[in-house]
Formats: sequence, structure tokens, C-alpha cells
Amino acid sequence: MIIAIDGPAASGKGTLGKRLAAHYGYRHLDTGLIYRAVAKAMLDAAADLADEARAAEIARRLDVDTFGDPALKSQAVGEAASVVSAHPTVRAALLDFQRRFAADPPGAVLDGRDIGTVICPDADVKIFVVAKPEVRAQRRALEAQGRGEPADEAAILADILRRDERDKSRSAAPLKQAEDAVLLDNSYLDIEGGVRAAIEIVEAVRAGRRRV
Ligand SMILES: Nc1ncnc2c1ncn2[C@@H]1O[C@H](COP(=O)(O)OP(=O)(O)O)[C@@H](O)[C@H]1O
Ligand SMILES: Nc1ccn([C@@H]2O[C@H](COP(=O)(O)OP(=O)(O)O)[C@@H](O)[C@H]2O)c(=O)n1
Repeated sequence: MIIAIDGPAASGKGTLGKRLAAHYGYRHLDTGLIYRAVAKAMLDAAADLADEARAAEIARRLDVDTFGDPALKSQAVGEAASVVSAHPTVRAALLDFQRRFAADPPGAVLDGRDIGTVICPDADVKIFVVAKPEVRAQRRALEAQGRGEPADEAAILADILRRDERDKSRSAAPLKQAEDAVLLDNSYLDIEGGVRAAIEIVEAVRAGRRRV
């Protein structure tokens, strides 16, 4: 089974993806890390983020072992990721890796922006996770504080809104809910509540009780 999770920045996709994968015994891929890894390599090389050929070259040679680097999680890398991810040839270079990951048994959970629309259009279950922007910014601020980093909630909110807008308006694989995805708004749910709601969606879709 393939579970596709998409949604805007900091909506809880990664948290949900990890928990669903653990619940079903599947592998999990946070595809945002792929674009963040490309962006960080561009920043490290002081390359112009608009240089599509350079970004695509980096994407083609990406080392998956770097995905665990905590530096990928920074706001600056996220912002740069949203710029390089708009380049069609960068996305094309990363397509096969994601599809192969999804196809390997016993099953996989992938989260990102275009999993249900482009990477795995035939996914068994598609969930589009959203939360109010202010709630997302507050959660990200708490997360940063938890790491002992200073957090400016207003700046985080501005970053989230700017990235969402860029991700939605690009022509290559824009952020949007797939027609057959189930919407899950977790604004008023805690993590456990969100996980329970997602498992209910998966079970309902699998049992054919819910048409997606
Ligand atoms: N339902 C929820 N309730 C409260 N906090 C949540 C919830 N889902 C996720 N979080 C927290 O919000 C932050 C962003 O979640 P994350 O999974 O990283 O989002 P995304 O992968 O969409 O960027 C994390 O600190 C996470 O612990
Ligand atoms: N499948 C994906 C995943 C991420 N991305 C891009 O990568 C950026 C970082 O993604 P992310 O999922 O790590 O971001 P957060 O939601 O964790 O803040 C996004 O703003 C998108 O521009 C994408 O284009 N397609």
C-alpha cells in the first residue's frame, strides 16, 4: 500500500507520515528533505539559486545519506528549497528515486507537496493535511524553542505564507490537493488526535467505506 500525504509548510505532514509508517510497518520518506538537501548544497557552494542547470546537476548526484543532517531543517534552507524546487529539471531528476522508494514492498508513506498529484497519482490513500497558518507558525516556534533556538513567531508565519504562495503558484508540480485526496485539518487536534484521524481515513478508504 502507498499512502501519499501532501500539504502546506509545517502542517504536520512529516510527523503524521512517520507515525503512519510506524503503525503499518511501512517505510517513510519525507520528500521535503530531498529538496532541502539540494538547496543546502547550492547554499554551501554559494551558487545562485536561480541557476537551474547547476541545481539539477546537484539533484542528479544527491547522496541520500545526507538527509539526516539537522542543518537541513533550518528556515533558510527551507526558503532556498522552495526556490530550487520550482525548477522543472530539478524535480525531474528526483522523480525516479521517489517512485522507486514508493514501489518497494511492503508499503510506503511519502509526504511532500506533489505526492498524490505527480509522484504517486495511483496511491492507495491520499491525505491532504492542513492547519491554520497561525497554528503552524506557533508549532514551528515551539519546535525551535525546544531545540534551544530563538523563535520569532511573526517571522516564521511570514516565511510559511511566502513559501506556501511560491509552492502553490509555480508551474511545475504546484502544491494542491489531489482530486481524490481526503482533507485533514488538524488545527484543533493534537498529534495523537491527528494520527487517529488519519488512521480512520486509511481504514475507511481501504474498506471502501469512503470514496476518495
Ligand atoms: N496535530 C498536531 N498538534 C500539535 N503539533 C503538531 C501536530 N502535528 C505536528 N505538530 C508539530 O508541528 C511541527 C511541524 O510538524 P511537521 O511534522 O514537521 O510538519 P511538516 O512536515 O508538514 O513540515 C512539529 O513541531 C510537530 O511536532
Ligand atoms: N514533494 C515536495 C516536498 C517539498 N518541496 C519543496 O521543499 C520545500 C521544503 O519542504 P518541507 O516539506 O521540508 O517543508 P516544511 O513543510 O517541513 O516546512 C517546500 O517549501 C517545497 O518548495 C516540494 O516542492 N515538493
